[in-house]
Amino acid sequence: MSTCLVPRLAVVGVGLIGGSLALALKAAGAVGEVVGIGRGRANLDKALELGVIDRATQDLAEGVRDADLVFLATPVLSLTEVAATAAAHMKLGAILTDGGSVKGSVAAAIEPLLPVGIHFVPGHPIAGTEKSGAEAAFATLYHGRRCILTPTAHTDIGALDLVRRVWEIAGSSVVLMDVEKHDRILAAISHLPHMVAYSLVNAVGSYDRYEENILEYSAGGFRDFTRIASSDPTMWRDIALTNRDALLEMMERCEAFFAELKEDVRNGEADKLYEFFQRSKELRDAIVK
Ligand SMILES: NC(=O)c1ccc[n+]([C@@H]2O[C@H](COP(=O)([O-])OP(=O)(O)OC[C@H]3O[C@@H](n4cnc5c(N)ncnc54)[C@H](O)[C@@H]3O)[C@@H](O)[C@H]2O)c1
Ligand SMILES: O=C(O)C(=O)CC1(C(=O)O)C=CC(O)C=C1
Repeated sequence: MSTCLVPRLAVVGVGLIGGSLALALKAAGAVGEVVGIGRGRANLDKALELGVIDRATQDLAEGVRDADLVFLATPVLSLTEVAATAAAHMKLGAILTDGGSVKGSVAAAIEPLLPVGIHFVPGHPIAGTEKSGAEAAFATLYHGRRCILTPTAHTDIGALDLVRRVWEIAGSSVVLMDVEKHDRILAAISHLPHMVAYSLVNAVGSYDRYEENILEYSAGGFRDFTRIASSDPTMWRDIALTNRDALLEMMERCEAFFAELKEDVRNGEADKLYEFFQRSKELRDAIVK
């Protein structure tokens, strides 16, 4: 009999997030077998070849049947349907968790669908890159990062404890938070920056005064700032649709600051511009040392 924390892990969506958790748990010896479940055969074959998973199937029901822990790592809008099918075929006492970037809509939709005896722990690792698919996964993605778990009044304490230990073994520090706070904070520190980066690339990339592509001239400033605009469009479409209110609030806040900046540029307000840039530098320097 296996003594590892998770004898059988099923990962639904073997991409950056699901694949990296599998690799982290394998590296720590915390998992027995990892079953990868996905829609595309090519990505599953790549995951097998890279040792991210031990077994692959495109049949969700079959893949989750014997799992002790099922980790859902598909785009946010697919999570409810995937959770409903998975939960209907999981064994009694098994734990379902997810890594979706928006929590309010997910937890509210999934909890009522769960059969008795299946425990759900909503989660979100605050770590990632702009890359997707099994090839993008790596074992140290979660090292030194936070993972937010958003238990509800119905969350089983034992299941919460196991999912907490899973993320700690993967290298993260776990923070518990209510879903509303989670979605507002993420709208500010993650979803807004992606919207700004996507807008910036579109604004500059569609500038056609010259016949050549001016993006080719871009150096560190543009490229560092817009790395995240290379992220997966499906993932970000789903986030924008499911965290709409919190995201709109932050987009309006950003517009107000941009409007102030525009006025100060227009009016040649040297002192105000200096203060604006200085305040921003101090705020950022305090988190990135
Ligand atoms: N990328 C990040 O930086 C990041 C960080 C934290 C959380 N997340 C969240 O994690 C989840 C996965 O993101 P990712 O970056 O790993 O994406 P990814 O594209 O690398 O992997 C997702 C995988 O799920 C598969 N898939 C999509 N729909 C499916 C379905 N219905 N059934 C089975 N498989 C399906 C895709 O084919 C893909 O292989 C998303 O909910 C995302 O919001 C992403
Ligand atoms: O580093 C990146 O590329 C990311 O976009 C990761 C990032 C973010 O920091 O905004 C993106 C989405 C998440 O749900 C969590 C983390």
